[in-house]
Amino acid sequence: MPSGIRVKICGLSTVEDVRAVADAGARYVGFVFFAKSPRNVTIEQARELALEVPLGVAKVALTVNADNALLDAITEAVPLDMIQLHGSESPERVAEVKERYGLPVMKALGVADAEDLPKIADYETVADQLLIDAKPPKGADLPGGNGLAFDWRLLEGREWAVPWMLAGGLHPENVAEAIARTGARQVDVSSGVESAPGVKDAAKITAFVQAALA
Ligand SMILES: O=C(O)c1ccccc1N[C@@H]1O[C@H](COP(=O)(O)O)[C@@H](O)[C@H]1O
Repeated sequence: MPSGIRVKICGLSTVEDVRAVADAGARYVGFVFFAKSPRNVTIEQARELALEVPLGVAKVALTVNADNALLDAITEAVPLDMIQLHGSESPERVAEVKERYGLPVMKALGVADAEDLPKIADYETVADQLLIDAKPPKGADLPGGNGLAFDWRLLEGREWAVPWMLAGGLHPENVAEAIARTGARQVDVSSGVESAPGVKDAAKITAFVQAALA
């Protein structure tokens, strides 16, 4: 019986990564456009990778407080299915990006404790999807992709008006528990399926997707 869980693997940088993700049965691939990230790809690299992604797997561009010039360049060159906004973009900026590019937008929001939950509601009416991630530690270079989990009990019994994805510190050994505790129907992972920062591991990708879908 299919579980209905949908998996996103983020931060791909090689054609082998794309094949491993598609073969494993993930439903989304993410390309990171953020210079400080070990997973950063150029627009040309992302275009080449996107052309290798099979039908049925959604291609997501992850950006952090990107301006229109960068988003114009990405969306003109890379065939995409979704834009992930992983910075401090306001609800108004989310609406503007949706309107300007005609693509679904997923807004990432960081959670460390219960005080972080009310602001999620500000995005429910403008974003097509929400990504609930661990809040980065103070002074971190990256707003995500830090391999840190948050207290999943904070999400128990929570519902939002749009589909949402759980992220932050997931890996093959904890993803089943994370799904059970939070009720997430979608999960996203980056560093938990790597052998080194920015280097994806095909065996970990397969193990992650199998554990999520079990
Ligand atoms: O992966 C990155 O390098 C990254 C950079 C900037 C913003 C977000 C990033 N990744 C996203 O962070 C979460 C959690 O990652 P992890 O599994 O804890 O490593 C995930 O949504 C990635 O899409």
